[in-house]
Amino acid sequence: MSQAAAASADFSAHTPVMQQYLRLKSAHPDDLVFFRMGDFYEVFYDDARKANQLLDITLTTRGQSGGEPVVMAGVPVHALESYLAKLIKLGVAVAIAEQVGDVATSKGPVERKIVRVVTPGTVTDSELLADKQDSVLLAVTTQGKTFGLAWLSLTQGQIGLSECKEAELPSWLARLAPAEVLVDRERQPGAVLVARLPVTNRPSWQFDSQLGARKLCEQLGVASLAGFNAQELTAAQAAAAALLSFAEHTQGRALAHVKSLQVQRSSELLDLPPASQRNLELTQTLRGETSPTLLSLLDSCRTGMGSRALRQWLLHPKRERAEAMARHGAIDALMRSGFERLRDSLRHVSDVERIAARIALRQVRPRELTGLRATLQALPQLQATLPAGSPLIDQMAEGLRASPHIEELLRHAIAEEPAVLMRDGGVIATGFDAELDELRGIQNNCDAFLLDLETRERARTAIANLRVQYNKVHGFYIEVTQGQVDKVPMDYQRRQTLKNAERYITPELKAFEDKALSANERALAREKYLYELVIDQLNEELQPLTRLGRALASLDALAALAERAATLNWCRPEFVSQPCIEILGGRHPVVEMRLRETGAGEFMANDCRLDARTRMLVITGPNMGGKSTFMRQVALIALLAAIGSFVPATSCRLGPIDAIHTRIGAADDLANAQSTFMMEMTEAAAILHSATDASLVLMDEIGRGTSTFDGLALAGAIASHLHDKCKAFTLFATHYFELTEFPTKHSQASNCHVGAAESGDDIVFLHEIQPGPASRSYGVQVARLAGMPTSLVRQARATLEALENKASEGVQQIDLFAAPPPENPVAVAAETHALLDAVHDLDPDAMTPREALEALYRLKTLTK
Ligand SMILES: Nc1ncnc2c1ncn2[C@@H]1O[C@H](COP(=O)(O)OP(=O)(O)OP(=O)(O)O)[C@@H](O)[C@H]1O
Repeated sequence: MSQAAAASADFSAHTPVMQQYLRLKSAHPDDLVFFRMGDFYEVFYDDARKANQLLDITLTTRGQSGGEPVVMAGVPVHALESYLAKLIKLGVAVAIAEQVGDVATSKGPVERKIVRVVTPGTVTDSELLADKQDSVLLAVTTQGKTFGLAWLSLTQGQIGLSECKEAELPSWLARLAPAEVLVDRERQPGAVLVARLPVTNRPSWQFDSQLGARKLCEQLGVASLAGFNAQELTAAQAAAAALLSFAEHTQGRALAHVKSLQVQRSSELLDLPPASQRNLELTQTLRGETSPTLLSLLDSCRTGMGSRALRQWLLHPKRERAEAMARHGAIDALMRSGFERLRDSLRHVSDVERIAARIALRQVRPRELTGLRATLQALPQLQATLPAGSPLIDQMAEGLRASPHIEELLRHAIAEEPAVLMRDGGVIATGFDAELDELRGIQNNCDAFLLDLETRERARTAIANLRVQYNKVHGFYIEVTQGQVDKVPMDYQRRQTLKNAERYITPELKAFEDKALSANERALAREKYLYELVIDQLNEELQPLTRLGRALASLDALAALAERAATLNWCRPEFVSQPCIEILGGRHPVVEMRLRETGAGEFMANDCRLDARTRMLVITGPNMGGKSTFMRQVALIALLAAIGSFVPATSCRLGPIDAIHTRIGAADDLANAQSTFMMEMTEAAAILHSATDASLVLMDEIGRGTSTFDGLALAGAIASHLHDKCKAFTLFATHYFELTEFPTKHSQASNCHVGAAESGDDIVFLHEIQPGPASRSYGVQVARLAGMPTSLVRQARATLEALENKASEGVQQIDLFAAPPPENPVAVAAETHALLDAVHDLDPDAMTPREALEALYRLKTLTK
């Protein structure tokens, strides 16, 4: 708290200031209210206690209210952004009450108003936003079984609407990755809670379809939503009502820049469930880091706008392939004509998309406008770098033709190097406004006047070292050293005494001071007024500015994809209408890059051929052999093609794909009380319910979360279902050798394995996908590679041999895929049964090496 403000203010609840505070607070009970008092923002009562905990700022008490001291805490105005950043991260909303009245002329407390509410989903300050990621605000509601979604990125200015079934909601949440979700206080969708997203409760009445339809029409300036194909989406309209009210409420104004609407239907998007996004490590690694991921590899964009566009493309791949093909054409054109000049030009481009939004919200800063001006001036040069031959790039070139008025206005109105903040002045250019120039002239003439006065006064007083000067605290003065003070004339009035000098003012100097200081104040007021006028005029040009931002973002993203394709040697994929996934020389882009960076060897390229005749590959081979990598690379290649990128392969033909489903690995979701096995089965069940004959399904070691027999039986049944019922393109990696029999009974399945070679006791991974089943699993060799004690490995090998001999003598072949199974399906010789039971009871993950060794001895005795 500013000590002066605290001392002067009387903080009982009855004082006008506190009444003003309590009135503002009552309108924002859920937000932390930052109440501007001079150079500080103060927080009171419970807000202060909360701020004390969250921000680690000191609590103080002042005055009394109801017999209790008023608890308060404060943050300095200049440090606001850093405190806001912390609070936003913690998901806390902050209402900012500014002094809007004139301090000098106010009777009683200066007028204060909540000028904006900063929440995680509605931040627009460039300092608080991630450069490369949009901050999305999402509203979700239900109507019967339909979920309505409406979302908005305030800094992008486009509303999205969609409706989906409950089962599809998690995919939407993962795809949109909202910074904040608005939900109906009375009906919170479970999926939002499970996704652990920051939730803001809103009253039920705000989720009203009619209100939503009306608000959307008003916002977009249209009479009906028919033109957007959104008139039937009543659940989404209800969500939009809450979304728009909240966004306006936080900004304290209408959202002038939000002028476009996009309806997205689940059926139009390639389905990428949260598990696929996670397993394929698209934007986050399995450990939750942002690199190395597919996005971190792809994103060589030169601007934040480009990075955001690329992320959006990656998470919203479309089934309809026209857009992706247009992007392939654009990348091709860029690669042929050279993209480096374009990328160099993009380096100097400002974040036009966000600047346009901040103009609309009237938050734009002077330096952002000079950034915009420089961008506009660089556009002709940038345009000259665009290649011919791509309709998509031609379309973007259109978008670059922003209105010439904007550049002209900014060139005339804004100074070459304006101050950072408007309040410091020096923002409006000389020559833009005659009145301002005149006021500034008075200030500038100051120096000449002071010199002239100094010369005259020296002559008049005969004090040779007399000086006329100015400082911010004391204003203008004439300084005379102590030895000369007896020569000072009568009209000199003492202003200040220093150790070695006296400072004086004369009537002439005082008159000049009044004129100069008032000119200064008036100039600043005039500048503020002119700045607002400039913003008004820029607001007239929002549409071309927004279009320009989009065009630059897309160009940057395309140029980055072209650069990646050229640098990493990727090929242009071909889309065909018949069902197939035909990849020759495919690579996993991220693993390949890691191998290159760590010098761990060359990546082995592999082919994948799936079509109407072969829809499933049963993949076997040793651990560490490269099964998961192969499966993931097929999915990544399909996805990259769908977003319009080239792909890491030598050639690639793809039929239509409607979804990428993955069941890979098993991470416990303890927070949601799901065991590893339960997760595995839940995810598999979701896939079996939704996969179609145009889906790509990756199943990695399904069934390993339970006992061998259970797991094997389930894996067999799941493979049958995928093959017979879903008919999906399936890559099925397994350690169950029994499943290599699957293709003999299922005509559209075929075996393949990752190659490995034995060299003495060791194993060499070839990472090559070869036809046919693996001959063995090499588990013991892999354990040896992992550094297991030699005696243990020897023991295990002996046990393995014994087990293999016994098994081949005693166990009847089980038909895993026969249906329905007999009542008592497994008839096993008693001795083998005992052995298998003992193996079954082992839990290798929970064993210490010593326990593993003891278990091996026990198993050995069973075979005697
Ligand atoms: N095609 C390849 N070329 C070169 N190295 C590869 C290739 N595929 C995989 N690798 C390397 O082998 C490692 C293990 O691969 P991966 O995890 O795919 O094996 P896996 O067969 O799925 O193993 P597990 O059955 O234990 O899950 C990778 O981290 C990578 O370093």
